[in-house]
Amino acid sequence: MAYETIIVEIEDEVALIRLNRPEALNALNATLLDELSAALTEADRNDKVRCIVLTGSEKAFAAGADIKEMAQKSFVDAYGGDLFGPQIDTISRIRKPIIAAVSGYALGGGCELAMACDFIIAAENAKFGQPEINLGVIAGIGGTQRLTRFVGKSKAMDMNLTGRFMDAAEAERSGLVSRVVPTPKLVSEALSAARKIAEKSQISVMAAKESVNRSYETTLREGLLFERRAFQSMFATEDQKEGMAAFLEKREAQFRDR
Ligand SMILES: CC(C)=CC(=O)SCCNC(=O)CCNC(=O)[C@H](O)C(C)(C)COP(=O)(O)OP(=O)(O)OC[C@H]1O[C@@H](n2cnc3c(N)ncnc32)[C@H](O)[C@@H]1OP(=O)(O)O
Repeated sequence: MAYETIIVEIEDEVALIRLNRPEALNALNATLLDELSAALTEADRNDKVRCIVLTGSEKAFAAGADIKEMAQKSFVDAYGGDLFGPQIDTISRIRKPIIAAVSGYALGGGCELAMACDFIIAAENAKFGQPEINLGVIAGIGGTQRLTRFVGKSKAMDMNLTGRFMDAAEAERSGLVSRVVPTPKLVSEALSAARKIAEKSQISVMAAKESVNRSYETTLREGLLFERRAFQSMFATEDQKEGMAAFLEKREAQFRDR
């Protein structure tokens, strides 16, 4: 499918989705968000895709929601039209793993989009921020909720109230990103992580993703029970037999997602 604001390439069972509005630092307008939701949904359904990498340009992962498009919206437009709601909900329902590969600015909706992915690999030049306060609004798609869970109340308050940016080193120290890599190697490192995930049993990958995500939604007791039941259910799969047999026979496992 041809898109106007994103580029999708599929290779070695990994879908690489690039945000592509360089003239606006990948600001998230309605077209881009609709196209991104459609591309992610398509990748989720495509049997040839086992992991997804979402990236931007070297200068910007995404500089936030498109301010030009938002500036004249009324309360009725925003609330009545559930501004950004359907697209961000679609992204958070994708079952295959999504790695955000962030270079340059990830601000406002850009930071929130990265946090809606499963984990973030950052380039050394990455800058994260929730500067919506400077525009007379607040974060609207995760900047007060997901960010607080990632970095804690103090830093989340600091970023949301002052609008200051966090560099890659601070983001790694704070638990916002899983690792920092040299800027020119960002996409190759993210693709290599994605290929590693693509080699695993897709059933256990999905169960692990669902189980980690459950930890954000429930109590520890309920989360531990969910994890234990999911773990126990893996014993109904051929991949569990194969994985454990391969270890004992000192060979590579050949998973068949069954
Ligand atoms: C999702 C929700 C709920 C809210 C939001 O996300 S609100 C948006 C939050 N983001 C921001 O406030 C960041 C806005 N951008 C900047 O502060 C700066 O552009 C920068 C610090 C990221 C980069 O500054 P730099 O001087 O290097 O580049 P610019 O000349 O400012 O930008 C180049 C080009 O891109 C346009 N641009 C940048 N960000 C946005 C945006 N969020 N929406 C629309 N357009 C954006 C910028 O206007 C300029 O275009 P022109 O050359 O046509 O002026």
